[in-house]
Amino acid sequence: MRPRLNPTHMTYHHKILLETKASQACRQNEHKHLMEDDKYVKEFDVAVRAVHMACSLCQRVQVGLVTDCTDLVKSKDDDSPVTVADWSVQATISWILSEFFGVQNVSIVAEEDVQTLSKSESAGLLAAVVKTVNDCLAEAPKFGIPNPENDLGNSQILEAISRCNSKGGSSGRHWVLDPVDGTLGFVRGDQYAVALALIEDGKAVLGVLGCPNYPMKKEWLNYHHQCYQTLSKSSPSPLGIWKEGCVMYARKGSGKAWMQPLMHGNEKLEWPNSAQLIQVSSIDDPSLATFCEPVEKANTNHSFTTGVAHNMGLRKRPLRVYSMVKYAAIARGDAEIFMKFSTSGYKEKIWDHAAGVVIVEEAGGVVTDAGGRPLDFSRGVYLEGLDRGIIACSGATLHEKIIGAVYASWDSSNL
Ligand SMILES: Nc1ncnc2c1ncn2[C@@H]1O[C@H](COP(=O)(O)OS(=O)(=O)O)[C@@H](OP(=O)(O)O)[C@H]1O
Ligand SMILES: [Mg+2]
Ligand SMILES: [Mg+2]
Ligand SMILES: [Mg+2]
Repeated sequence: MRPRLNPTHMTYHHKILLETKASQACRQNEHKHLMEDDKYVKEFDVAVRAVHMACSLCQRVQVGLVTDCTDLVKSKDDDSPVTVADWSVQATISWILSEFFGVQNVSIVAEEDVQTLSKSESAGLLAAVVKTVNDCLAEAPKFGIPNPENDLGNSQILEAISRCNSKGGSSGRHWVLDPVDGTLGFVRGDQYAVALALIEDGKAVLGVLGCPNYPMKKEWLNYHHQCYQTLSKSSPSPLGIWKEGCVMYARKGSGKAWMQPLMHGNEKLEWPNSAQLIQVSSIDDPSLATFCEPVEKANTNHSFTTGVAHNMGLRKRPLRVYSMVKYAAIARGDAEIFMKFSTSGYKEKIWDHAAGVVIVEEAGGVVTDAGGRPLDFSRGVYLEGLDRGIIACSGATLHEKIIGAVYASWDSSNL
């Protein structure tokens, strides 16, 4: 029987659940990281569980998209795609955060809104979102999260999505959510991420990044791509094919970043037991370094970054990867540099960076704008004041060289 969830009972139930998990973690020396400082223990716990759930939701939807159902994808006004998974993850995480912390206490800054979904011609789309969210919540206990007594209805789900309309800012706590980052990669059966961060008084203090198609080990990527090709060419295939993804997370100031595998089949989430520490690469010789960047030329200036790469002595071909998996690659040492220079006029949004920045910095890396200044999460939805572009790097030596190369290349560029 599902646990009953009225507000009072649920808070108590959740508290017990979290405290039990927290005290288990406390007994385990290798996971002292959660208890070194009581701050954010509950937020961390809920955020990691919620992102695991969201990854599982996305995996199911992606298999469906790849094999069929292109009507689950819509185009936004800027021609970028949005899918059933984007809305469903936003609804699910919004619902979980509100249940745990109280609707009144939760401020969420997230990418999606309900405009398209609320139109009468979108009834089929909304029904798909409602089903996806309820299927996901029905599995919540596997992730250590109580599920609702009854399925959520249309209005509850629309309400959960639309409450994520906070503008953030420089005071108080704000969750920052990109339900599916790299939606283009997602619909193409490639890399994407679920990104959840917590901002307190304008600083990003927690980051959780779910990377459902990014295997725990870099070498497994080739295997994954072979599987994907088989999957996309043939008829329905087992969901387990995507099982090798991971979730990364870090708390600001802890000096540690962690990675754990996604769950498979009927496994229960053993968190934080299965986590391992991750660290940035120690390579500081540009000729040995790998740099990654967005896939789409609309999202960054490939010819400018080619010039920067040449100026600073990078020799390897760039690794073009969708989504915040680029931050994940830097954080665990699969690549050394991530550069993104959007066309002028495009303003970077905080949900595209906050979680990745915390994780890269705690794994030992450096993230700044092209002027060498930290990203400013305190000024609302956008990274206001960003100097030209974003540079995430495994260490200070490479970072200094890139900043120098950007200055050298800038005047001759058309940006
Ligand atoms: N014009 C333009 N310039 C720069 N950035 C833009 C632009 N348009 C969109 N976006 C944002 O980029 C996010 C995807 O970034 P990626 O690094 O994954 O790009 S790429 O898909 O690999 O090309 C993407 O995130 P998602 O919408 O969550 O996928 C957008 O927030
Ligand atoms: Mg995004
Ligand atoms: Mg997105
Ligand atoms: Mg988008």
